[in-house]
Amino acid sequence: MNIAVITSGGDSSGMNPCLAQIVKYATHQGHVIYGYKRGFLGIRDNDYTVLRPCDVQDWHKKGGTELRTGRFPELKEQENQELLISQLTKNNIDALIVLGGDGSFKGARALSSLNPKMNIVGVPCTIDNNIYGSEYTLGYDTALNKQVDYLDGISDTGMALPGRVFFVETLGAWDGYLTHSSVLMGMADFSVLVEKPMTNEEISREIVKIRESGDKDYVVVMFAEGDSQNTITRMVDAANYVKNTLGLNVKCNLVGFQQRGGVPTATDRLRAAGFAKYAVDAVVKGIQNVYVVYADGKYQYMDVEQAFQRKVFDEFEIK
Ligand SMILES: Nc1ncnc2c1ncn2[C@@H]1O[C@H](COP(=O)(O)OP(=O)(O)O)[C@@H](O)[C@H]1O
Ligand SMILES: O=P(O)(O)OC[C@H]1O[C@](O)(COP(=O)(O)O)[C@@H](O)[C@@H]1O
Repeated sequence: MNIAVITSGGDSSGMNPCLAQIVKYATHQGHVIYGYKRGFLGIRDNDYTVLRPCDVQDWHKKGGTELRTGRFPELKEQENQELLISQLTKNNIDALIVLGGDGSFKGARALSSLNPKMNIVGVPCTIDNNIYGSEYTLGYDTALNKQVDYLDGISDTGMALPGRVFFVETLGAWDGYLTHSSVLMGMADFSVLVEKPMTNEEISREIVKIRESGDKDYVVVMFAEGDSQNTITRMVDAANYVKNTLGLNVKCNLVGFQQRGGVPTATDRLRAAGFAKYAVDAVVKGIQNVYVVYADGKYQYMDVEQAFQRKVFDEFEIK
């Protein structure tokens, strides 16, 4: 089989290890992997390279994506979908594996509904861990570990010079998985989430309660990014309120975009291998219109239509 692969939408650590495993696993079965660059844009421009195991031999330890990613909003138009199908057909591509988030899966669904013979399979890749039906998305653990390092540093200075309040905003868009994990792990006191908003007054009251409990010499409050166009402002607004009303020393911190890259952790590499195997197996066996999920300790297939539901957030048990 000729199998195309793309990385699309937001990049995440874990994409490269997954690409490497797809190439190795499929090539050893006699298939050929076409790596298209910059997501769907590379298919439009017929910009690809045939990937052999020797080309990907050190990709397991690389963040970002060697294929680059891309956004092509015009793929919503049928004319562009037809163009992509014709580009793939010209190269005798039998199947396409899409590494990305739910947006990329919408693109995959659009292409496979135009050409049902082209088997298209999704692999959930996003640091936000917010793909419906999957307890894990590639990149989440690497991003989480960056957050752990970041908060451990804050804890050191918090202990050394008591009395301060630290506000920390993470990536994660509208979903609280990254942000709230720090509370579950005991590294932060509470979080302000899109799923669980708090007024500035409520935030102040909570801080007073923690300080009066005597349990902590410093307070850490996590902020979910929310709408990435208006990031930071929510946290700074709350910080100004707390400073003005309580007279406390509040320090604002942004984990920022370094959280999205970096060397993939062991967990991301391990899951990448599982997702890769199941994605290749699906296209080889002709299992249509699915994405691979990790749930209840095993890899499974879900109908791609399911992917567009919102994953339910449970503040006590993140998975
Ligand atoms: N409704 C849609 N129809 C067709 N293609 C889509 C659709 N939504 C998203 N895409 C394609 O998927 C790409 C990536 O989507 P995006 O939401 O940016 O990232 P992610 O896959 O990380 O969620 C878009 O740039 C576009 O090419
Ligand atoms: O780089 P962009 O396009 O501004 O995207 C920012 C968003 O990407 C993410 O890092 C991951 O988003 P996706 O993987 O779902 O695309 C979010 O945490 C963040 O809000």
